[in-house]
Amino acid sequence: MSEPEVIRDKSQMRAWSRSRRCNGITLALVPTMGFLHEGHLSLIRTAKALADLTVVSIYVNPGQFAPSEDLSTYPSDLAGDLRKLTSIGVDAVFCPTELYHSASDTDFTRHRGTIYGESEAVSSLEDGGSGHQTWIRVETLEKGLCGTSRPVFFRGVATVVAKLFNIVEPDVALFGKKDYQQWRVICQMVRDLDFDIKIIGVDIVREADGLAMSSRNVRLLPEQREMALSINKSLSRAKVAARQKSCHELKALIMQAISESGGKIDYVEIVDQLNLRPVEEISCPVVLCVAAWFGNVRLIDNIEL
Ligand SMILES: Nc1ncnc2c1ncn2[C@@H]1O[C@H](COP(=O)(O)OP(=O)(O)OP(=O)(O)O)[C@@H](O)[C@H]1O
Ligand SMILES: CC(C)(CO)[C@@H](O)C(=O)[O-]
Ligand code: BAL
Repeated sequence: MSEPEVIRDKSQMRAWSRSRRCNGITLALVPTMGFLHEGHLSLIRTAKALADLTVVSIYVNPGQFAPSEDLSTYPSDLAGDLRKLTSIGVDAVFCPTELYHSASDTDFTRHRGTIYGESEAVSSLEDGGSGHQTWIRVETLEKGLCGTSRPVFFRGVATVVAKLFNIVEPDVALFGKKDYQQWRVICQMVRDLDFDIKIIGVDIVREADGLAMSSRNVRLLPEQREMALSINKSLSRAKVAARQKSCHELKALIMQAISESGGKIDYVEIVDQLNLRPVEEISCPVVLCVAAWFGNVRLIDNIEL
């Protein structure tokens, strides 16, 4: 396999894409934060079947992490990622060192109290005094589920994905359903802002024992990894029991299993697959969503019904 072109600069990335697209070549984009695993590779395989060329972006976006979150310990291994991307065969890897402008003419810290109020959540990007001011908010879908405990997360994701779309200008972009709410937020943003990009949601890839693959799994101690199996096991049991039990009982079953294993629940919800509103009874396609902590690692998972 030939090595992908490694591009670090925004204007080079845009020029690379435009020179191909003007010849009628179609592009797929797979946005990632690196430390690639089989979940990412599944997105890439799907991408390769949908477009002529595939671009993978690797960028750990400070705009989606609150200062209290794990930006500084997020795992990375660019050399390993490039080896994996070479063997699967992608055409370009966009790995910018920075995607945001710096605070040359805007003193964010000076305005912080007046724009957001001192107590309002800011991201690690703003905490570092960035000059970036423009945020995309998908106002309803960003609330609830992960949005409750990660109040700056979806505005950071929507904004950085919009930046990536403007830089790479893909025809199609792929997102994993492990991050279900993220996928729905991006679909809504693309619709609302008229991006001419097809969004594809790709099924969750799991380890042989059922744990959803995630870059953060590497930070689990062996005993925490064992405990974390309670997430998928209880989701699968709830799926089987869905016809016999109420939503309240299904959620209780999942919460009990995860708590008994030693996990700390962030949320367990049963929501409409499209609008992500919690349901009391299952009368439409729903998704059971979980977020739970094992030590200092927060994992998410879900199962569609
Ligand atoms: N197990 C998986 N199955 C399918 N898609 C996945 C899986 N894990 C990640 N993805 C998708 O890969 C893309 C990039 O995700 P990211 O780089 O944040 O990896 P991650 O494993 O989700 O990391 P994290 O540990 O932060 O959750 C996202 O669209 C995400 O939904
Ligand atoms: C979509 C994304 C690359 C935006 O930073 C990130 O949230 C992720 O990897 O899921
Ligand atoms: N895959 C989600 C990225 C994050 O948790 O920041």
